[in-house]
Amino acid sequence: MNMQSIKRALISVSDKSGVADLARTLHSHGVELLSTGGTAAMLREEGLPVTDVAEVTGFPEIMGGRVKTLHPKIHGALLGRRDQDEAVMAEHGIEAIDLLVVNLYPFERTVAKPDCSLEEAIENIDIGGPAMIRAAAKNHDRVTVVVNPGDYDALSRELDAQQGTVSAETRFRLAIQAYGYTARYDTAVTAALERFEQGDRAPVFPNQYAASFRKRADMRYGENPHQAAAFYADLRAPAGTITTAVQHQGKPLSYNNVADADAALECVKSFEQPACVIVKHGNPCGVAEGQDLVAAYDAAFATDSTSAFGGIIAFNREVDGPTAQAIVDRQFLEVIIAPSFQADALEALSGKKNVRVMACGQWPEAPLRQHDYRRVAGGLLVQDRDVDIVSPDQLQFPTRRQPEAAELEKLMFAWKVARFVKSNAIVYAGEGRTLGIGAGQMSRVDSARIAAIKAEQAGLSLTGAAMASDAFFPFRDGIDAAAERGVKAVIQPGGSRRDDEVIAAADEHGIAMVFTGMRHFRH
Ligand SMILES: NC(=O)c1ncn([C@@H]2O[C@H](COP(=O)(O)O)[C@@H](O)[C@H]2O)c1NC=O
Repeated sequence: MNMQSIKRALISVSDKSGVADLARTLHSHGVELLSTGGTAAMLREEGLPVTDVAEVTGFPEIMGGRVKTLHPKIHGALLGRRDQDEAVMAEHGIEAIDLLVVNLYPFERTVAKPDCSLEEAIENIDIGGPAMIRAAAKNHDRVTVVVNPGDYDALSRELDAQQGTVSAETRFRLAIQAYGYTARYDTAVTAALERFEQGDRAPVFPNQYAASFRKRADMRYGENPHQAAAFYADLRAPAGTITTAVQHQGKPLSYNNVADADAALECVKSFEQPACVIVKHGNPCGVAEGQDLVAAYDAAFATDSTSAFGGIIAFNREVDGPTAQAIVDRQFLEVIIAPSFQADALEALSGKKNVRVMACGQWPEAPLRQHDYRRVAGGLLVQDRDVDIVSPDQLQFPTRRQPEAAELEKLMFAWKVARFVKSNAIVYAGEGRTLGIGAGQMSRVDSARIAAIKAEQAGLSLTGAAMASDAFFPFRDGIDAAAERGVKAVIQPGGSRRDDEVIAAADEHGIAMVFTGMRHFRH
């Protein structure tokens, strides 16, 4: 194994956390420490002996830090091949640097400030840091490069265990990480500068789309066993998501578990009262609000108890013991996800040791505005997430009969659920609960028919129910069929060429119809 002894290290970091401990380890192995202005001052305060880079280069830091390390005495020291460049290094008084510890100006944090000017953004583009990182990573056969404070401990342990040397494997792994780091940095710079160029228009779709995600886990397989898969996290994944959720127990999450738990959790966030969403194959099969979570779960389960088998269950409140017990007593489930779990809930669930119990923490009130991606052969579709939901004052009431207050509540409930049902989506709802859900059919009438069959199978009456449709009714037949089933109120986007015909049908049946002006296709 090609071990590299560390004799001289250059440390230049903006995020100074943990670096003093690493420097102490290096010092204990007799490593000479070189450093730039602020980092050197901090290390001296920690009582460590440091040589200023300016002393090595014979050149002061100038232009307010724009030029500090950009010098052949530094870059030659990082790039020099010990076995073939020794003569030229000696000729120019270049002494090799074996370890580079750098992290860059906090560009992303700077541009995230709402009042950040272009000038401020530009001053925060690190030039010397990336140049050194790339040089050291290129020469990883001789040089170790560390860009992530999370790697300091492991490096210290390796130095301690191997008498101040670093293995070829570690150097190669760190070099790969280093190139990823500078690539992400430049991606962030590109995106921010494009934003300045385009003004405040959102969303921003850069000319070159280079997203960065960090691997959370390799998975046993993907959607099917013959597909390999891994789960990646946004670099700044927020709390209250499947990505940042902590697993209390159970088997590792599968690819389909993650997708379904995400659908269930994002749906349950739509509700203010205690609520439960049960998802199967990406679609809610039962959704309900209740006085408490047990009541919500009971009603959600009762919508379609057959489909709930092996389902993914999400709650919008801390899960208590009685709720967990009710689930355990009644059904087989794959995943349960909620902001948190009381101790007796965890106790109740521990009897089903394969069930994945995911605590996601509390989510922020504001919806998560991100890009959604979908691969197509040879390309990528990018769009805003569908997070907007119509507010009651944006509704239009085109029919003679207006919905009563209780009907309007049922309509809004059904509408919130329809946003998470694959198109064509039809949702029948009663008071704070689904009665039947029809998902993913190629024709809207078929979705309505399936939703009605589901309600019938569950013994739930549609008399007086509300119906939501994720997109407009192109013909009156959907309304006629709904009336036959006893539906009294309908919510849909409106906007069909035949809206007049559809409104006339609703009027004939005494149905109160509401237009949202907003569609929620989900494919
Ligand atoms: N200009 C240079 O030659 C240069 N060399 C290193 N830096 C950066 O300066 C920062 C550390 O500065 P200080 O040690 O003064 O706090 C690091 O983030 C490092 O990436 C530089 N700054 C920006 O380009």
